[in-house]
Amino acid sequence: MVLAELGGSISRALQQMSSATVIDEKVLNECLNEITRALLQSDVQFKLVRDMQTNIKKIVNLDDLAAGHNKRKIIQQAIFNELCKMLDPGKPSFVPKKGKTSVVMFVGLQGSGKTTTCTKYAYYHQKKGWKPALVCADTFRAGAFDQLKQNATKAKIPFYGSYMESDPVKIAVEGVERFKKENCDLIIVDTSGRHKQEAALFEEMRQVSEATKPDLVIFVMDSSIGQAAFDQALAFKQSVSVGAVIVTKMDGHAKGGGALSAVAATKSPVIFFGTGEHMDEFEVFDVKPFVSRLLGMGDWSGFMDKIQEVVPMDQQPELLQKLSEGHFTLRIMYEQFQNLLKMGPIGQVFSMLPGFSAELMPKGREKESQAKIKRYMTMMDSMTNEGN
Ligand SMILES: Nc1nc2c(ncn2[C@@H]2O[C@H](COP(=O)(O)OP(=O)(O)OP(=O)(O)O)[C@@H](O)[C@H]2O)c(=O)[nH]1
Repeated sequence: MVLAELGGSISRALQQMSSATVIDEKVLNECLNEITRALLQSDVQFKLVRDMQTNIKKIVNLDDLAAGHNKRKIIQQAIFNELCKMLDPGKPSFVPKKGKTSVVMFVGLQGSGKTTTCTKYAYYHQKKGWKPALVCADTFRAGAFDQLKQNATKAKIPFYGSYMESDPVKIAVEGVERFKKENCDLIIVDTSGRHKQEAALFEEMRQVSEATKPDLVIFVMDSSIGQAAFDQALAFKQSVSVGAVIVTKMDGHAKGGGALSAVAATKSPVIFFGTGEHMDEFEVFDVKPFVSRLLGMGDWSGFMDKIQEVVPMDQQPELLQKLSEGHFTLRIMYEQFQNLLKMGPIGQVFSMLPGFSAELMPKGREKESQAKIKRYMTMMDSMTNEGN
C-alpha cells in the first residue's frame, strides 16, 4: 500500500522534529515542509495541502506557548487533527439498516473496480447477517453481467441481470422491484463505467438514479487516479447525488492521495477501501484509526475488533484467563497462529500495532511470512499430536 509510504514520510518528519533539542519556528517549518512534500508526492490536491499547512501554523503559535507546554505533542496533535479534517467531510453518509430495505447504487469510471466492489460490499454485509442482492445495470461492457453473476454465485448472493435487454434503466427497475418483493435489505445496483463517452455515461447514470431512487450513491474510485481524482469525483457529484466514496486498489502502486481529494470534491466520506482482488480484501474506513495508522500510532480498536471477529466469543474469556495465569502451551500458540491467519493479510494486521507501518511488510514479504506461519503450524501440529 503506497499510502504507507506517505505514512512513513510523515512519521519520519515527526520523528525528526521529536529528536530536535529545541522546537522553534525553523524546526516546525522543516517538519511541515516535509509533510507537504509527502502529501503532494502522494497526489493530494495542492489547495488541500496548502490549507492544511496554513491551519497548522495558525493553531501552533510557538511564541504564545509558554515554557512547559509539550510543543511536540501539540504539533503532532495539530497534524493529526488536520489530516482527519481532510478526510472527514463533516457529515456522515447514509447508513443502511439491517432488516429495512435500502437501495445502494454504485457509480465510477470504467475499470475502477465497481463490479468487484459491489460484490465485496454485498459479501461484507452478508457475513454480518444481512440479506443483500446484486443488480447488474451495466449493459455497456460485454461480460459485465457474467462477471457479476460469477462473483455473486461464488458468494451465494442473489443477482439479477439480462443478456438480452440493453436498457440499463429497465433492468435496474426490474431488479430492484424483484428484490424488494423478496425482502432483501440491501439491494446493490451496479452501473456501467465508461471512459470516453462521458456525457452518455452521466445521462444514463442520472436516469438509473431517477428510476431506482437509491438511498445511497457510492462513487468508486481507483486509488491510482492521482491528481485527476478531484475533477472526476466532482463531475460525478454534479450528475448524481454521491453520498459516499469507496477507494479501490490501495494494495497496488498507487499513491492513494487522490482519496483525500475525492472526499473534498464530493463532500462525502470514504466508507470502505479495497486492498486486493479477493472478496474479503475490503476494509471499513474510519478516519481516526486510519490517520493513526498512517502516522504509525496504531489502531487498537481495529485490532481488538479483528480479534473479536476471529476468536469465537465463547473462547475469549477462557483464553484471557489462561494467558493471565501464565498458561501458554504449544496448543494455545497453535490456535492463536490459526486465528492470526484468519485475521487477514499479515501486513494489514501489523499496521494496526503502534510503531508498525504497512510499509514494513511489502506484499511479497507478506506472503512469505504467511507461508512461514503455516510451516510452523504444521510443525507444531505434528509435535502436539505426538504429545497426545
Ligand atoms: N489489486 C486490486 N484489484 C482490484 C481491486 N478492486 C478491483 N480490482 C480489479 O480491478 C479490475 C477492474 O475491476 P472491475 O470490477 O471489473 O471494474 P469495473 O469498474 O466494474 O469496470 P467496468 O464494468 O468496466 O466499469 C479487476 O481486475 C478487479 O479484479 C482492489 O482493491 N485491488
